[in-house]
Amino acid sequence: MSSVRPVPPVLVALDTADLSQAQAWARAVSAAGCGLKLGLEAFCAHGPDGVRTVTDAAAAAGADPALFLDLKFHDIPNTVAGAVRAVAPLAPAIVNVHAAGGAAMMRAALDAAGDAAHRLGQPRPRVIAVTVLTSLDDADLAATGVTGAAADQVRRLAALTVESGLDGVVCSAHEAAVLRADLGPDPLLVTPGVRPAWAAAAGDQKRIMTPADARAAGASHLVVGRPVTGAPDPGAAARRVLDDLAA
Ligand SMILES: O=C(O)c1cc(=O)[nH]c(=O)n1[C@@H]1O[C@H](COP(=O)(O)O)[C@@H](O)[C@H]1O
Repeated sequence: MSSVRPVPPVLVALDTADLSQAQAWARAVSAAGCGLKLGLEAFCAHGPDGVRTVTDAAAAAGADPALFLDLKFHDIPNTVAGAVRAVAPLAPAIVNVHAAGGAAMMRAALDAAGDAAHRLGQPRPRVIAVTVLTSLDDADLAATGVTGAAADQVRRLAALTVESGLDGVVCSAHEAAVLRADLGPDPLLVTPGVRPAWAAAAGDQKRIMTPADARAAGASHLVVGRPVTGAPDPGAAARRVLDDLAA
């Protein structure tokens, strides 16, 4: 089987090391129609079994949410390929790497995802690459030795990602319009740093945008975390993000 799983337009970041908290969020937001994103915090605390516990909780509540396993692999190609093979049994709909790892690393991740999915008889995870983290602005990037605008670095890394055959990129919604123009309609543009107008705080995000504006700019999928998980009723907040998109 070489197909890919459909992914709903909003993925909620379940950033916690508390498994019962992650399970409760997963049940609430998947019932609302959102996908789940599990990342380094949950994975480092509980590993693959922890991921299964969270997706199983949503499944037991009657949902079959797509999983974005956000581990942002960044290492030599052989190591990243092995990591992608190692997480394949979790059947993620999306996995990600850092585009700064280079073309050979990205191709190795994609090949490993395809081989593992074929071996397991399941859909291939989409492999996408983080361009420039949404917590970085031009000055932060300059301090790492990358001079010029963050948007220019995003465009370079996004072009390299698509040339390497990957399914799309993670970027700020601020770069979505220019990347759509650069890359055409097909690549996924997954945008974290989304803050609904009703959300209280940007937190550590610097390049933010509302859900409707991100979608209008060309984002295919939005990642939203604390505005939903920090709300008194995360299920209602997830529905509100979906409503904002539809409006
Ligand atoms: O790959 C990601 O998902 C990601 C990339 C990026 O550039 N910025 C970013 O915030 N993220 C993730 O998106 C989520 C954003 O969460 P909130 O800031 O709480 O909405 C977190 O889980 C981050 O790890």
